[in-house]
Amino acid sequence: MASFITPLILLFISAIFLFLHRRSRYRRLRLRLPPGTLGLPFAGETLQLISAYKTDNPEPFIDHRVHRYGPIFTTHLFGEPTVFSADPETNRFILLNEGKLFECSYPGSISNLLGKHSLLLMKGSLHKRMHSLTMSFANSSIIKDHLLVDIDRLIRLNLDSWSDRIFLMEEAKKCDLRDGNGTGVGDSDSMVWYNVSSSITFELTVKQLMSFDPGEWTETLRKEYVLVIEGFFTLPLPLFSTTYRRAIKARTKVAEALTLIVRERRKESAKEEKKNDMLGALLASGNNFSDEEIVDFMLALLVAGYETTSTIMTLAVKFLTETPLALAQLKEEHDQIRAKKSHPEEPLEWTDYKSMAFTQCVVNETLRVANIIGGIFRRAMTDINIKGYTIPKGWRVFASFRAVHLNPDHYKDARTFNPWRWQSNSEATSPGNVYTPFGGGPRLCPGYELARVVLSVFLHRTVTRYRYCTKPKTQKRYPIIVKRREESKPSNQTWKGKEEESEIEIVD
Ligand code: HEM
Repeated sequence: MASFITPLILLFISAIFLFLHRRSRYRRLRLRLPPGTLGLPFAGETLQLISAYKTDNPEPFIDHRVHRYGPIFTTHLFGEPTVFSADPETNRFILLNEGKLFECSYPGSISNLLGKHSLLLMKGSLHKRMHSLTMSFANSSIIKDHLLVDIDRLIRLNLDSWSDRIFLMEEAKKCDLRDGNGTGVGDSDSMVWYNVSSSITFELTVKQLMSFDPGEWTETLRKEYVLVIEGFFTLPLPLFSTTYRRAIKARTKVAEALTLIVRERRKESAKEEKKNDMLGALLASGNNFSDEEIVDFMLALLVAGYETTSTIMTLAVKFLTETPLALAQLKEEHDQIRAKKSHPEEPLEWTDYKSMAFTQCVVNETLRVANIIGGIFRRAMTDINIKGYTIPKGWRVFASFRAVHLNPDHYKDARTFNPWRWQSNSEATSPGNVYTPFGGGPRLCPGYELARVVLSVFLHRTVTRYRYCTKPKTQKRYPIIVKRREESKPSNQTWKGKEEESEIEIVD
């Protein structure tokens, strides 16, 4: 026991020492820090943030401080002093100065689980090259020419398996700032949910990366991924956190599975059997990447596209069910597209996607309100002066997209789901660069177009096949009934009467 406690005491004393040392440095240098408080030594304000994110509405943490200190304030999160920005101009400055004044900096648990060669942690010219390589696999012409067909096919395939009760998680993952306990991605309810929309996004990414069609292998891999992602928002201390330990084990299994694929491919490409996918491009890039580098890169790509897109699909269904007028208008748009087809299963084409004007408003609004990536962490590479304050060299910075997207100064009735605000004649949305669900600058999300297309096709296939209707919300669950629409039944009648009604529940 003593061997356990002594390091803890030492850790605590060093934290206090560090805290006092830092405070005196800022006084000595007379840096004008943004207003705010560093909270308790070591813990800072992390506990307040975590408990705010466990409630229905995490905004009090931000609202309270913005009201008290203004949109740029000092706090102390995850063991480090942090400047928090809820100011769109400052956020843009941070995004655009990536690699010059700021560099990406993720909490330890995330970096360890991603692996040091992942795009999210790469820096400098290698990052630039690999970012544009990733972009080239998910840009609109690739989606138009190849991916749309796969997206549509995989979504139909998955919807065909909707027969059981399905649980969708309420406010699924408020991603960046949550701890590991709040959302329970690994519990049985959410595993059922993951089988629906996650498998769509997962299978799609696996196909793009290494040309594998869905099967037992992808499903086993996906289950390990769920465990890896669970570990992201825990303390990276295997001794204290079972979730983190489990995540590390799962990561090892995923890495082993991917390594086998990479080795197999190396043999094939030596025999001139090249495949036109991301793995093929990595092997042919002339960079002589090691197995470990390729595995880290692919592992992180799957993480980045997986959870984000599936969460947004869930939340779009939730918001639409709560806004019947929007659902009706969306249905009308998609029924018109289907009416031009000779068969309910006829694939969607790029021109169909381009004609989904109201759907794009729904996609924009879902991304604004849901804010899956609440913001991004960076580290100041030098002392930076901005808006009359100094961000000291080495400090963490958090540019909060969520705080901007939900601010009534930028969006009228900012906390209401209103897709019509995105129509060109609307005055409910302020112009300018305040909307950044996919970040910006050199680290702009390479999957932004892909995510939008996946969500649009998912909405198309669900609203033309099913009717969503709500049931009264119980204390824990938020049920949505999905019933197969008569007119959408395929002529060969492959499914049985029992399967015609599915129930989706969103769990608080
Ligand atoms: C609704 C869905 C999505 C949202 C909201 C989203 C959001 C974001 C944001 C905000 C960033 C910037 C992170 C930063 O600046 O540090 C990012 C980066 C990234 N995203 Fe996405 N993303 C989504 C879907 C996808 C998909 C489908 C892919 C797969 C291709 C993907 C791959 C990536 C990668 C690899 C990065 C790292 C880029 C870099 O560091 O250079 N994302 N995403």
